[in-house]
Amino acid sequence: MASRTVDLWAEVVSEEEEHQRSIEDSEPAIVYRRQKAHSIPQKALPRRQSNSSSRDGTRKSILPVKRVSWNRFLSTRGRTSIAANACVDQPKQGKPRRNAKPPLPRGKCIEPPNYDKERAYFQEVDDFELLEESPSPKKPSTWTMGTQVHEVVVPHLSSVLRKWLISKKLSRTYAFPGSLSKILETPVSSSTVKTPKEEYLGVRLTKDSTQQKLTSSLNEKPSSSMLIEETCEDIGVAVSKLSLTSRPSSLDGHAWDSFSALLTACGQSIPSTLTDMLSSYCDGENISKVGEGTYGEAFKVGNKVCKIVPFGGDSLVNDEVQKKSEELLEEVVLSCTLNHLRGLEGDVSNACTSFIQTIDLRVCQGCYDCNLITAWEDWDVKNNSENDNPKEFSSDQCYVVFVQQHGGRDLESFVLLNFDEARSLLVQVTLALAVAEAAYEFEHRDLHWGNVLLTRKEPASLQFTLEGKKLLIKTFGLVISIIDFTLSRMNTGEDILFLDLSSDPEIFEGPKGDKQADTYRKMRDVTDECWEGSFPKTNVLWLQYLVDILLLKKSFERISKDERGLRSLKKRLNTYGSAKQCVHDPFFSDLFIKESTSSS
Ligand SMILES: Nc1ncnc2c1ncn2[C@@H]1O[C@H](COP(=O)(O)OP(=O)(O)OP(=O)(O)O)[C@@H](O)[C@H]1O
Repeated sequence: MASRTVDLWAEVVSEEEEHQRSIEDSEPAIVYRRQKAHSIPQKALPRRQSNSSSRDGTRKSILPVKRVSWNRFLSTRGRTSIAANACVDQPKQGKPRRNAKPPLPRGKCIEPPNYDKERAYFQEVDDFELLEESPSPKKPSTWTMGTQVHEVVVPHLSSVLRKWLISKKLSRTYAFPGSLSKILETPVSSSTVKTPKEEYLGVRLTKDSTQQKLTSSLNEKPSSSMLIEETCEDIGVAVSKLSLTSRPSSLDGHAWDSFSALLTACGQSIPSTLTDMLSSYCDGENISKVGEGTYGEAFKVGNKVCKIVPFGGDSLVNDEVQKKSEELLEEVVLSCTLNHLRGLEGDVSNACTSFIQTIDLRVCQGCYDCNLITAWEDWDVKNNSENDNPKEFSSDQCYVVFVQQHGGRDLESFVLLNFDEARSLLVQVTLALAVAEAAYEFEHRDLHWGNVLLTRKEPASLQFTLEGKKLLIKTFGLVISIIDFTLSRMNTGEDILFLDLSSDPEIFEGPKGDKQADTYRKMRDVTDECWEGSFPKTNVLWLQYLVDILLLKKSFERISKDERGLRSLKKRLNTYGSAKQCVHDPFFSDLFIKESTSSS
């Protein structure tokens, strides 16, 4: 078998040499091509299925190709070595894994092969071809040239922070009530280490607490219109001066920088423990698990939801390579940016409350809190969790905790009562997407039924502001919240945040006929794999998916006329290019209570 491989390889090389000779005889053609991530063909299975290989011990290593946004694509390559360490031999006995979640571009399991020969060959080919190429990359993050192809490119922390600052600066609805540079320049001594209670009080009561600053930026109206004007260089200098007393041993170099920034972004000097964090929101008793995702565990804590995402460690969690701190930093920025749509400043052109509110953010470190473990195990008994029991986390494990508004139950498990509730859901999702499109060219790109939360609430009507126009809709007592912006695309005005799905084709290889898998493929057709581009049609595709889900997967009181209505809506959606256009569809017309021009 091995010698056959060698023979095949020799054939390929000799064919190429022959081809090369024929090229040399003719005029050399200039080749423009988009540089694709090097991917190794793999069986197309949803994440939970594909990972079953690790359960029987066959997994040897993982090449992570997950999450790239403003510079996520570049950072992908930088993670290979970390992941290779992280993923060696993790055989475990586990429960059957669910297939409900999308086959997201997570880590992959492969045998570690020896590609030296191939590498040398392609190096030669690349050297030749790249000499011929003279592309003008539209986005440096998705084009590579020359030797960069083989380089590990790690984004500098300052660029991450700069983007964050820019997004804050440009989004007038947000004013970070202080200077991030100042915060970064503040050296931290051991005397600043607080007890949990002190820290809690500090967060809530101390005027100049950085946590208070962030909390107020997340929660409340900004106190002033202080805009951040530090340059990228300032941030770099500030970060280099940063000294922290606690540093997880598993983090180094670039990861350490991002870790510092993440701490700073969360207004902390050192990580707190999960127990400390919980004490801010309840007495420790009032905790129950409400859901789980590939990365996060979601717990109801008091009247909030804490989504706890482990990061930065070497061990696999739920069969996945842990997220890196820079990824979490980015998620923090995305969540905060969407908070701006809540229109707390009053005079805004685009506003809605349909994106989940992020109330607080915390970096924590240590073993899982015992109340959380109890809640996790209770949920497991009832729901048969597909995740690993968090009691396995070690004492140096880090987490980011997203403290969010409780959005209710996801559409997958929510029982819709009637057609009015179904159309209330559709009009709210449509308007929310339209508002975010107008504000940020936002595309969710992953609006499956686990990412739409529903709750029954009093207000009979809800207001949306779309391009200055106030729109009031009937709720029929149902309120939705959109969560999980991992695949989302957003334009802050200067920066485009996006996930380059081309870096992992697996997401497009789900079963044919599966509405969710089909929607990823349709997105690929619409975007032509230019994921950084603005294609609001992707929002329409997810609206069509939701109509399908309502027709095919949800049962609620309805008559055939209602089903016809949904089917013709789905058909008409084909003709719209954005959620903004969908708003005017006749399906929604009798859901609007009134329309009045606004102050914009
Ligand atoms: N704010 C919230 N309120 C109520 N339930 C929530 C909230 N956030 C998350 N959940 C529950 O937890 C589940 C997982 O959350 P989420 O999708 O954010 O995690 P994730 O790890 O990003 O998931 P994915 O596997 O899609 O990446 C949701 O489907 C929902 O049931």
